[in-house]
Amino acid sequence: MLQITGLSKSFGDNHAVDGIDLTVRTGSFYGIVGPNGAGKTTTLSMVTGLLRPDAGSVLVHDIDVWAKPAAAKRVMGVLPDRLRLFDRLTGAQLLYYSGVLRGLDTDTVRSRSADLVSAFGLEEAVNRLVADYSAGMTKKIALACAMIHSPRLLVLDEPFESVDPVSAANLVEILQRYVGAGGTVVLSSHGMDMIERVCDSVAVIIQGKVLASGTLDEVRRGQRLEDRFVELAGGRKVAEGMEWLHSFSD
Ligand SMILES: Nc1ncnc2c1ncn2[C@@H]1O[C@H](COP(=O)(O)OP(=O)(O)OP(=O)(O)O)[C@@H](O)[C@H]1O
Repeated sequence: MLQITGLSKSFGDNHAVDGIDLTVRTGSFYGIVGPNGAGKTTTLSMVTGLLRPDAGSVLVHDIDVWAKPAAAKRVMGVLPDRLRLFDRLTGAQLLYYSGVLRGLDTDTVRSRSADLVSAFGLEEAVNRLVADYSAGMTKKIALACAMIHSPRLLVLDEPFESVDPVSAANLVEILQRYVGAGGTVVLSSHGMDMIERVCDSVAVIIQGKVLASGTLDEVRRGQRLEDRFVELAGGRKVAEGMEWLHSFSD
């Protein structure tokens, strides 16, 4: 479903993404993990046609994202990292806009919107302006917008961030049923337990490179994913020298 080859992006001297290769098969629930600044968002932005790569290629369902962006975007539903939504619309209007933009007819948009609003528990919020939503509610309406055109591939950058545990469990269930029906999910997250519970495959990206990828068992090698991640990331930093914080200087 997704084939990333030699993907690279630099910002000045910073090699944010440095020759990444990844293969995500159809029907996979694929997790991308990595420390802050590792290059996850930069990678996913290039995969989804939001950021032009310096080098490399991205094929989504055999369509080259950068040669045929419109065709490739039809196949994908995207939750970007920084949510730039038309937030002077209500949730209902934003869903309507997303559906119609994706070529759905009005009746289909209305019935899918109702399903999504109920699945994400947004009934109380749907007629209010998105600008007034909490962070978690904003994430949920953006997720609903990403799904409305029933794409083959969902690319979700930190979908669980700011989302409460009950809503996160709902989202996991929605995504698991989607994958069960043949959909493919690629998501980034810092929630190792969540990734370990729901993903069948995982890639660990550190300093713009894939240090490990494959099935969950291949990557964690008998350890907890979190321990393997810390090992790959070069261990934890011991917090030294912060004694001033305990001096309560008032
Ligand atoms: N538009 C930009 N201009 C300059 N540098 C950028 C830009 N976008 C990202 N970077 C840099 O690229 C590197 C990778 O950033 P990226 O956002 O991809 O990391 P990330 O793995 O998603 O991190 P996090 O887990 O904190 O979200 C960082 O060093 C970041 O400062």
